[in-house]
This record gives sequence, C-alpha cells and structure tokens, in this order.
Amino acid sequence: MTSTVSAADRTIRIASRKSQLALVQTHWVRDRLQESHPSHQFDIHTMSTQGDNILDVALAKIGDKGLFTKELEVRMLNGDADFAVHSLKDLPTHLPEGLILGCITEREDPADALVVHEKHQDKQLDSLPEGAVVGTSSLRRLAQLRHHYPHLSFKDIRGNLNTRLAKLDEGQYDAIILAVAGLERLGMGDRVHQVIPSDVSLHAVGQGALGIECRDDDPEILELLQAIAHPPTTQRCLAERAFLRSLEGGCQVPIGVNTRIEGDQLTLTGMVARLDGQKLIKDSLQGPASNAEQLGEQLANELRNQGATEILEEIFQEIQRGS
Ligand SMILES: NCc1[nH]cc(CCC(=O)O)c1CC(=O)O
Repeated sequence: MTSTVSAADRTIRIASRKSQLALVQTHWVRDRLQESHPSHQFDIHTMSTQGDNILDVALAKIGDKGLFTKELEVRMLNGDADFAVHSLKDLPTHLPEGLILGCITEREDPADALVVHEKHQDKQLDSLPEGAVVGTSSLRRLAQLRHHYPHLSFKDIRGNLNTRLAKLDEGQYDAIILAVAGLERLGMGDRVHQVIPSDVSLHAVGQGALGIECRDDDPEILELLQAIAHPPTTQRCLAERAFLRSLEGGCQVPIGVNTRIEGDQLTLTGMVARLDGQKLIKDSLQGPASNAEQLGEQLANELRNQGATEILEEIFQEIQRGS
C-alpha cells in the first residue's frame, strides 16, 4: 500500500541560528506561517554557525561567504530541515546548488542607527567630539562615515547585539553603529539615537528584510512560503542583490544601496567606496520594478565605468595583506 504524505500531515522543520535576533526572526516567520497554515506542524531546529563561533578574526578578511548560513544549508541539503530563516543581508548572493531564495518578507527600516554612550546623549554624528571612538566592523559603514565625518575615529567591534551594547555602555566606545531593524526586532528601538540618513550612509544589500532559503525541488514548501512573501520588498532586494552579485569579488567590501518603489518604478542607488573614505562612487537609476535584477546589473556596470573596479581591486589587495 502506498500513502502520500500531504503538506497537511508533514512536520515542517525550520532551521535557525541560535542568536537572540535569529530566534526572534524565526519565531516571527513560524507564527505567520502557522496563522496561514493552521493544520501544519512547524518545528524549529537551532544550530550554531561558523560566524557565531569565530569572533576574533576580522570578518572582512575571511570574507562573509556563507559564514552564517553554511551549517543551515547542509541540514537542508541532507533533508534534515525544510527551510532556513536568515537576515537577508547575511545570505550570500550565490547559493549552493540545490537551494534557492524561497521568499523575502516585508522589510523593516533598512537604515543604520547611531547608538551613543550616555555621556553623548545631546550629540549627533556631526557633533560628536574630535577623535570620538565609533565602533563598527562593517567596511561599508566605516568608509562612508569616514568620508562624511573625518573628525571621528573608528574601532572594530564584535559579538552579538547585546555584547556590542554592553561594550558601548562600559565606555569602550563613544558610539556604535547598528542596524535599526535588529534593535527594533529585539525590542530595543529606544537605543536608536539617530537614524543615519541615506545621503550619509547607504545601507547593506537586503538589510532589514528576512530571506527564507529552501530546496529548489520542494514545491510544497515554496508554495507555503508565498504566504509571507512581500512583493515590493522582494523587487527591491532582488535589485540590490543583483547589484552586489555583479560587483563583488569574493570578500566583504564597502558597497551600499538604497531602493524605492513608486508605482511600477524602482529607483536603485548604489555606492562603492575606498576604505579611507577618500573616494566614493555613487549613482542611481530607475526602471520598471519587474526588471529588478536587470536594473541591479545595469547599475553595477555604470559604477564599473566610473572606476569601481579599481577601488574593489585595491580593497581586495589591502585585505589580503591584512591591513
Ligand atoms: N551582520 C549582522 C546583522 N545581520 C542582520 C542584522 C540586523 C539587521 C538586519 O536584518 O539587516 C545584523 C546586525 C547589525 O548589522 O547591526
């Protein structure tokens, strides 16, 4: 006798990292899917990733190719998990054979935030004192902030959000830069002291959105995930990811974006900067949102014509040398 397992009696296994932010995000996805598919059973399986364990090596040096995603991907490919919930910005633009981006959820504010030590409550980025120490490990944030605020100094910061906030509060930094979205999801939106405007700092590709990764040969899961897909966010993020995919050369680089949808028009702004902030190439273009990925590739070509390739090559060499 044969029996067919229908989605309704299949237990769906969700893979997640163990960090507090990852768990909040995964529970949010599970709860939304449970609402739209009440008869399904969803189980969450948590695991640590390399990115959670390696805290001392500069992330830029090892590159962030799947550092936060690999272990989850292995589970899916082995058939031990059905999909994984990621912060979209941590999900590489090239996925392993057999896996795809099943859906993208509605984005929160994608901007970066300035979070200050209590002694700087009355300050903003432009009024922090000369030499104030700003914590960030993101080359993108570093290059853009150096460009606009040469009076500040920058220091690496590692660890999860709570660890970083504790280091700030202890006085190891005058201020730190974090994503608005992460703070809000953890109920710490009150720590956002200044939302950094997009003319100062473009955000990371995919920032503020969740990406659900699954096997490409599982139509049941792909269908189920459509309940939490958000088409405008998806179009914006596909344009952003195509832009990054087209530019990146195998390491974490200072690339930022901003997107906007009005009617059926998508506007994409992208930038590539030198690490010292002395040179910054930025441009925008607009086109039909239905051509999102093509727009991303087109903008990448534009920036290459304006000198992005040289900047990226220079950065790649600096990182190799370990400077
Ligand atoms: N690289 C770490 C990371 N990955 C996702 C977020 C939270 C925000 C988001 O969903 O983009 C953060 C923290 C941060 O950048 O402050």
